[in-house]
Amino acid sequence: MNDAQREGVRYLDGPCLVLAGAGSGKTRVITQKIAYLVRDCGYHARNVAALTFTNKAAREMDERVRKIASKELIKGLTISTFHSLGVRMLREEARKVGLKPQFSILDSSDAMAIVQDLIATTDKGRLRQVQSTISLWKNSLIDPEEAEKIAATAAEAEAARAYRSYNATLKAYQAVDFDDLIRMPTQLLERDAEARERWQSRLRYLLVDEYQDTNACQYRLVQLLTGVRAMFTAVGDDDQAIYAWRGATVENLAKLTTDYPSLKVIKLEQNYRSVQRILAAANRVIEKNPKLFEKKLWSDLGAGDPIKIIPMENDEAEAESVCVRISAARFDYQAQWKDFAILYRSNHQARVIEQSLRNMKIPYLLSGGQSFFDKAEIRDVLSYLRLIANDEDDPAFIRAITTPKRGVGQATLDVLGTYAGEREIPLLAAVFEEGLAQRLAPRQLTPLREFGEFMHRMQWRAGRGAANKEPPAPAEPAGPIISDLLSAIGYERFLYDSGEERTAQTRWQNVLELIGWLGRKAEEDGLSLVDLVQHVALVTMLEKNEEEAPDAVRMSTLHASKGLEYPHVYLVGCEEGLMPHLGKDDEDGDPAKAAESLASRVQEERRLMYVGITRAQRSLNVTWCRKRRRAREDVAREPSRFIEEMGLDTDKIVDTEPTLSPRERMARLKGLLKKT
Ligand SMILES: Nc1ncnc2c1ncn2[C@@H]1O[C@H](COP(=O)(O)OP(=O)(O)OP(=O)(O)O)[C@@H](O)[C@H]1O
Ligand SMILES: [Mg+2]
Repeated sequence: MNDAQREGVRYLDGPCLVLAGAGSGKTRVITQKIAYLVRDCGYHARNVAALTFTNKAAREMDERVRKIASKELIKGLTISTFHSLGVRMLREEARKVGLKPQFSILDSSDAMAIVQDLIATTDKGRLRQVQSTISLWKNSLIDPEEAEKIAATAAEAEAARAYRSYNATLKAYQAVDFDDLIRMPTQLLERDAEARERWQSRLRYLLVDEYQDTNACQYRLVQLLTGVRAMFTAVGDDDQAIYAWRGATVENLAKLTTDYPSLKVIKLEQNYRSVQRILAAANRVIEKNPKLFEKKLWSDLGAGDPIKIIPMENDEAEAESVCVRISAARFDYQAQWKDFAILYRSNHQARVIEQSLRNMKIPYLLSGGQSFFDKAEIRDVLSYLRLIANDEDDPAFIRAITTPKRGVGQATLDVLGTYAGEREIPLLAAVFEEGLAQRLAPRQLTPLREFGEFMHRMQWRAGRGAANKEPPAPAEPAGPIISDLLSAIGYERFLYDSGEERTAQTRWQNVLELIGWLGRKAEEDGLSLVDLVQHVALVTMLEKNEEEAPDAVRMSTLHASKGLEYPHVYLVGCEEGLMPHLGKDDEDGDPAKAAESLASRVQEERRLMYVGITRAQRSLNVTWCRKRRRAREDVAREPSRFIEEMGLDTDKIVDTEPTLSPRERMARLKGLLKKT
């Protein structure tokens, strides 16, 4: 460690902020400081917590700490995301915030389904808008009453009304959404001195990575957790703030200096990650943004290879070219697959690249994208299976009973949710209660009961007995139950009714793939449907954890790559409209406001570009396409303004190599395969 880093690690006289550019060893200060606290300063690991933003970053930090501190020393240490700390706090404090300890957590698509029922529209864009407005309010600790007061436009007024019912609905379902995981503990600590003191004495030292991306709520939570003692270290880089769209605010860095007059600010200037050419390009790009804090960065890792700027004909050529180049570079640099990363702005860019990687049999690992188990159709089908296995899975009940629609409206679900909440029973059980029947009209009750009976029949076939029925017969094999279930609910027809034919086809294929996989699994391992569901939950979890680190090319969105580093980086799709991706202009008509919002969006995209460039250690390749397919048309594209901003006068290599013909490509590939 250099002197500045050491100072950051050793400083314990009060709050400390390490403010420095990419790759300067900020995260390293955190991991070293954890070791220092538990090894040299007598802190109990259970009194120390380090917070980051993604599971991946948390895991990475955990690995780094394990390398420098012994197992016994770090027993009980908390290294987690803000969200998982929130879950832990809520589980322990559930009763104080009016929840059962086994409350469920809705992910954003479950939450979207609720919003959809509250707002009478099929306009997906509008629904997303409402959902994100509610989310921004939650993250700024604005409650529905206040939101109604401050709503300035008709759209915001609509969102504010939806916000109130949305919260009521969640409460009725004994469920929370992602934002609640941080908002509710924060509000609890705010009003409950006993809980506040308990948590403060439990977490005696707090470390926060990527501080520039905290939102108002997270800022407040850290403040409440650390109290007047203010024993914390935050590290961050205002130039890497890329979550403004989710309510994060860089001002939190400046706010720290005013909220804590005794704040110790430490700056780091040496970059240990990237060769000079890469660092210089990154610095030149970020210079174009207004500065919040003065920062310098230098590297003594040598000039390194020239950065390559590679124009391509279209996105397919781009994908192929990147794959061919990676194969060649793997040989040239004597590198492994896992030393390469392909980074892109939007998830939809991944598909073509995945196709090429598969064609060329290059192993790859996709992160930050939508996994198979997150696809809507898979989640639909799994919601039925989850409910077969577990009566109490209320979010699964809600998803299943509303997909496909079977004439159960929001009003009915509200009554059901409230009734089940009062009686403290699961929704599925509530359906059959006389007390519920008295609150509903027969036309509301009938579809509920039909659904309940249908689910009970399925449970019965799966070997589960219902309370009021005879003991279950032996379980039928899972395969036929699932097929019968899908035809009974008309799921294939539902897919074709709700989307265009091609998408429906792909989605139905995905469902068939799932059934096939489940069927094989059931047969091979002799699993019942109930076992299977648990198995799937485990697989889903494992997939989300990506525990193993196989030798494979990394594919990631720029956002998900934050904090990570790779020897060789391919930054693809660097075109105007994609990178920067500027979205639609504001529609409120005020030109001055529109210009201001455009400027701030460009700045946020520039920071994202800076994040992308600074992931690279040894080599950087930037590609853009002259044409890109959108919907069914080829659209002409211009190179990203950021390419010019990188200012690559001397090392600018405009690669003129034409797209290879298939025959040339095969010849070249064969040559490469021979070499490796
Ligand atoms: N003093 C040091 N000596 C040698 N290597 C170092 C030193 N400090 C950090 N490094 C290495 O430099 C790289 C970047 O460090 P780190 O990830 O901590 O930077 P960071 O400031 O957190 O970057 P980012 O802003 O991208 O999150 C890592 O590989 C780390 O191991
Ligand atoms: Mg870091």
